[in-house]
Amino acid sequence: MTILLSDPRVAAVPVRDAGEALVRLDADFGPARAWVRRGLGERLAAARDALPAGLRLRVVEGHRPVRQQRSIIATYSTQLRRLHPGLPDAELHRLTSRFVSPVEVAPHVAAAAVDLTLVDPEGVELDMGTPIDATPEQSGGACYFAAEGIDADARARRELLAKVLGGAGLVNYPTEWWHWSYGDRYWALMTGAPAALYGPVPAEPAA
Ligand SMILES: C[C@@H](N)C(=O)N[C@H](C)C(=O)O
Ligand SMILES: [Zn+2]
Repeated sequence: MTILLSDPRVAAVPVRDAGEALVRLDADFGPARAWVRRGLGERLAAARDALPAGLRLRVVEGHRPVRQQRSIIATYSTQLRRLHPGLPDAELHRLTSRFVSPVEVAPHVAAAAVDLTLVDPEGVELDMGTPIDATPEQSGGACYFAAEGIDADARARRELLAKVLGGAGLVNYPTEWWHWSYGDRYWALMTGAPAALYGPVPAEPAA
């Protein structure tokens, strides 16, 4: 069964943050030039090297400031509230975390997560079954990594992501095929690591 980021077991994971620096991804990962923890950057480079010739990773987001995390939560939970007016707050919190993490455990706020896809040699994004950031409602659940009914080519591309990113030590968030992390609390829970390596980034990196 899918463990969501709102699950109390995620927040219960201790964080032993050694203050590892943030690095900016090179332009080969795309124009966003996202900031991530050094250890995550090294693993993304290893995953890129493991791809078949001609394919590249396009990272559209890495570190995310707390205020932006809060803003995404507010927008999506408002959409859900409109769809389900009588929903208890705890259930709203749980459903919201299928698409966006609670701030306290947010992998992007720790610079420990990326949202990414695959691109061809011309830099054109490949079909992965849904766009990045399609919500469960918008995609009818096709945003889930293991969703059924995905086109065979898109399914094979998702499996390729799992092979190269999982092989490099990252973990996927099962409700979003595009979200992969390393060193955050969710990663620690999923891999059995005794603690997360990265907590929230205290100050925003310079542009
Ligand atoms: C909002 C979406 N792009 C995302 O990043 N979701 C994950 C679960 C997060 O908020 O960490
Ligand atoms: Zn993400």
